Amino acid sequence: QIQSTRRSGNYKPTLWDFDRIQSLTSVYTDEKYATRASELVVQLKKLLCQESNWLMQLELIDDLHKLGVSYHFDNEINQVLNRIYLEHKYCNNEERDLYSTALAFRLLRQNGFRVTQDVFDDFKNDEDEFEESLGGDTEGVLQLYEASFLLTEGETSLEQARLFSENLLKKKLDDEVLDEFLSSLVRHSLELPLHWSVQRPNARWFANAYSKKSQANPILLELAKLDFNIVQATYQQELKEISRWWKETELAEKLSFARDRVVENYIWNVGLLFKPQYGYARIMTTKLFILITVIDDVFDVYGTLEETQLFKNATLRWDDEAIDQLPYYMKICYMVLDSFINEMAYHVLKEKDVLVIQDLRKTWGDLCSAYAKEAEWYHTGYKPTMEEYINVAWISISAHTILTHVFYLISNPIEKEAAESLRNYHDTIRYSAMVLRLADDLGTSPHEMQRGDVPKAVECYMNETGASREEAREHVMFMIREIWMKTNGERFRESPFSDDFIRSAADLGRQAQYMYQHGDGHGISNPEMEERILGLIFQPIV
Ligand SMILES: CC1(C)[C@@H]2CC[C@@]1(C)[C@@H](OP(=O)([O-])OP(=O)([O-])[O-])C2
Ligand SMILES: [Mg+2]
Ligand SMILES: [Mg+2]
Ligand SMILES: [Mg+2]
Ligand SMILES: [Mg+2]
Ligand SMILES: [Mg+2]
Repeated sequence: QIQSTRRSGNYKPTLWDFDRIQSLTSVYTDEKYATRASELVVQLKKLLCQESNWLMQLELIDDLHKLGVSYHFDNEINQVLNRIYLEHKYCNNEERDLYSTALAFRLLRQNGFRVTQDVFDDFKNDEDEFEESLGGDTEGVLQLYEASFLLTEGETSLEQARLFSENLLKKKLDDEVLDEFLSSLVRHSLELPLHWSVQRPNARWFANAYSKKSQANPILLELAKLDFNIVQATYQQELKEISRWWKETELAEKLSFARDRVVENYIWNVGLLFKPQYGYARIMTTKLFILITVIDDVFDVYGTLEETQLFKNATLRWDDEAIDQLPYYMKICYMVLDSFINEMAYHVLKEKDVLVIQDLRKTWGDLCSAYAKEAEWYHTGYKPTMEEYINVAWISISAHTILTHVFYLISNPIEKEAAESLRNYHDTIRYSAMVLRLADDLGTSPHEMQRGDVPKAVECYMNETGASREEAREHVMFMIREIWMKTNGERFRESPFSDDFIRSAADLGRQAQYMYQHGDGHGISNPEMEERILGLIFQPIV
């Protein structure tokens, strides 16, 4: 049936209004802070390279990652890990312990070194099960848990390690009194393991936790706080510019049914493009996220079936005649989108001498075609099978559109082979899209089903198998783990893409798992998300 009355997304107005964003200010733009930070970086580089104890080096590398400052030490970290890998210290020293073995395994694999899961065989009994006696070593079991998320397809020993360590850690939280720092780490990782966590948004949490650690390194703690606050000052300037652009479009007023989520859309890009030097890229990809959010609501909430087909056609043809047929509110969307695409294409042409306008239009045409398919299903009441749904929804989640913009903004030069792989929806894109889609469905589908939307992964699984909602959610989490196994395997295969792009693709999925950890953190604020945003953008670490 064709909807006669218009629906709205019933989304609340933004929590962060224009004036509040424009009033953001920080003392950390002062040069003296950057000077102090670079002094601390020099001191820590010396400490890292001159440390004779390889386990201490690994612990420092892990802390640098957790505190969001490892980007200052990329070369030194690679040198240290390379030496540890070549000298095989982590797997043939007599007093092998689980803690150092698991820590080394994770850090080496994360940096692309092939370490076999067999290093954990020494910790198993004759029945090939992990020794119960390991339960006494909480730190070691926690490291085993973290390491198990690096598994690739077929590595059953690591899957076994995940189950073994997860059960033990949960029991410890219930039965034992752990020291405050350790129990906070255990709780944090049981919610989201390190390998599935975006760096920068989690840095503040780790800085707070780390300050409770006995023998915390004071230089490291000072750098972590200082770097966080300096980068936060940069974020504030970027957000002000985006907020001014959003206000000038007047889309919040003209399309009041849609989500007005400037800050939340920016937070996605803090996770996706966390290096400070990617400022312009963050500004552009946030504008992109804002447009995707609005146009997604046009298709999911407000547009009639007929109108959604018109908008789809306009993004397939990009000619004036197609625009004329659009209703006013869609003309508005189309014109903002068209000028954004031109702004993007002009920047890439100016900076990198490549004309990408066709690529940008194509990915939007693909996205709106997927949107239109879902709208058709919704309006006609068709219930897709899980397979039919996934084939459309891994496109409609907009990962390819997002990563196309990331690619053209951070790649220099733009490699032809990589651009071709991107156009062909390379597996790196598909895996990122699948994690984003499945995490998004877990976080947003309860609200989407209330207002009316196409059945999502959870609902499709329930329709197809008769499973309960809880069983269906479990199955979707299983699907996310499966995708991560494939993503982890990609790390060891030849790739046409740069390390930074591969990382951004994985971080897009990680950011989704972060945004939806406590419900729909994007569309419907929750206390945890609100606190995270205050900590990331509005309040420096003291
Ligand atoms: C950034 C995004 C991932 C993209 C735009 C806002 C999102 C949070 C999501 O919004 P949602 O309505 O949940 O997407 P979908 O479920 O309609 O595909 C789609
Ligand atoms: Mg220790
Ligand atoms: Mg609104
Ligand atoms: Mg939607
Ligand atoms: Mg949608
Ligand atoms: Mg959704």
